[in-house]
Amino acid sequence: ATNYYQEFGGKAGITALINQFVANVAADKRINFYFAHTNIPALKAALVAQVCNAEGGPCAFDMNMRTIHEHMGVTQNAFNALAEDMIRAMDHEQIPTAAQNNLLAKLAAMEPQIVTR
Ligand code: HEM
Repeated sequence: ATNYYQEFGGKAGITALINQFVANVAADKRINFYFAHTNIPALKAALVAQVCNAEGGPCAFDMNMRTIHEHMGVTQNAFNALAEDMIRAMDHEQIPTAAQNNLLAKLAAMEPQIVTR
């Protein structure tokens, strides 16, 4: 199977991607209010582990997306905005298209656990 973990640049590449992604979200007035009280270093560490795990890297990840997000009132529009911010981050980091599509499909599959209204 294609090793998308390597196409993301391994742990260092995923860390750079998540830094760019969180910067995009922080600058995105459509959704940044959701993160006003969030511990950003903890969020980044969790997202690096999640993407590393999802793309076949040597990282443990077992957080429950429904439990984490169920009280946030995340809308479909907010979910779509966040996905756009990830696409922009992947373009910025020049992640190959097939690898981008693989991660986007995995994020899209989580939508029913995250969008609650
Ligand atoms: C597939 C898409 C998403 C994934 C993979 C994801 C992943 C995560 C993860 C792993 C955490 C835990 C971070 C931690 O424990 O520190 C988290 C927390 C959080 N997520 Fe998401 N998330 C997604 C979509 C969204 C959306 C669309 C929003 C709102 C626009 C959102 C808002 C938040 C907030 C505010 C927190 C922080 C909770 C806190 O401060 O305790 N997430 N997310």
